[in-house]
Amino acid sequence: MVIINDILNCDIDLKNSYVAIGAFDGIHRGHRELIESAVARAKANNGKAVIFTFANHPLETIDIRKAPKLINSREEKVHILASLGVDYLIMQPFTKDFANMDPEYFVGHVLKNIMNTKEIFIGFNFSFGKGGKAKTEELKKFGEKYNVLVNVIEPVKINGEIVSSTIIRDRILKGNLEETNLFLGAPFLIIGEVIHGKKLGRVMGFPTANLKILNKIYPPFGIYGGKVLIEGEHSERSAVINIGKNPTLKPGEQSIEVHILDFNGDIYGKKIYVRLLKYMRNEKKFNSMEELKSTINGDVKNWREFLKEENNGFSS
Ligand SMILES: Cc1cc2nc3c(=O)[nH]c(=O)nc-3n(C[C@H](O)[C@H](O)[C@H](O)COP(=O)(O)O)c2cc1C
Ligand SMILES: Nc1ncnc2c1ncn2[C@@H]1O[C@H](COP(=O)(O)OP(=O)(O)O)[C@@H](O)[C@H]1O
Repeated sequence: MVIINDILNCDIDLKNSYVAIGAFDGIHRGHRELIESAVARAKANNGKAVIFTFANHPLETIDIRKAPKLINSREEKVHILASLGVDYLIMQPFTKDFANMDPEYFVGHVLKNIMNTKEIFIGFNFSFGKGGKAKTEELKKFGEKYNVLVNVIEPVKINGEIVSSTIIRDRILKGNLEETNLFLGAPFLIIGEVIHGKKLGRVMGFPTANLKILNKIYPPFGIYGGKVLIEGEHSERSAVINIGKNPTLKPGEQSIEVHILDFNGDIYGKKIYVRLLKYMRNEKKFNSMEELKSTINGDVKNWREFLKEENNGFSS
């Protein structure tokens, strides 16, 4: 997948493009359907599957007070999109100029002239151009004029609710990891570089790869069961993860701590890709390192047990 950082200043010659357009924060089930449609049509027509998304959330430019904390960092977004079979990823900076672009210019110049777009794929509630006033109907009108087929993807519903980045943010903050992952269509992902901590984990017998907490949405503090891929490896390992304040050994410091099961190695500076699969318990303050140690031991046992049962088909 080739990343294009500004389509208005780019010398890559896009031909025969099938373009999925959206902010795509979280890359949920609705986004996936839209992107899969673009990828399938590109394949069927020997074209290129292109994603047109933004380097920053549009609301950061339009109305900063309404800008949400994001579900994905830029790196996470790129990583997920790369797994969906896309040829080109446009990460357009959503500037004031871009926000004020005339809708007809967007279709006629950006999509048609620059990108050679054959078809676009947008969500049912898509709006674009100056003031976000142009909706799907207007886009279709310009599409006809410039010979760009506009495919509007119907809302994806789960349990009667329309899947959206907004309801997923709500579920994440409420600590409902099950619905978060269901709506995302994939487990909640955290990518980060392993940094140095207080070196107490190894003393306790549970070394933890530490990640920085970034300015984005995380599930509430607590202990989670998950899987982790270490940069350079080809398969995931099981892991127990603490997102929190580490009140027992390092009060006041917030971090994500990943203890990788059946692993021993130096991975400082490496990237790890953590997928949260199950919420296990609250983070607690213990009276001693011994108490903390035996509780973590129990977490590891519980997580192994859960994965074993899942493999045997006893649990979904
Ligand atoms: C699965 C797991 C659960 C943990 N639970 C807690 C907890 O409930 N309370 C707490 O204070 N520390 C907890 N910790 C410990 C801290 O997250 C951290 O690992 C420890 O302070 C060592 O930090 P270091 O990596 O900087 O050496 C847990 C760690 C793991 C791996
Ligand atoms: N099973 C493991 N899980 C996580 N990290 C491990 C493991 N085994 C070895 N390590 C290494 O040890 C480091 C964590 O040890 P720890 O004593 O907790 O140090 P720190 O406080 O710097 O995180 C990790 O960053 C990694 O390089």
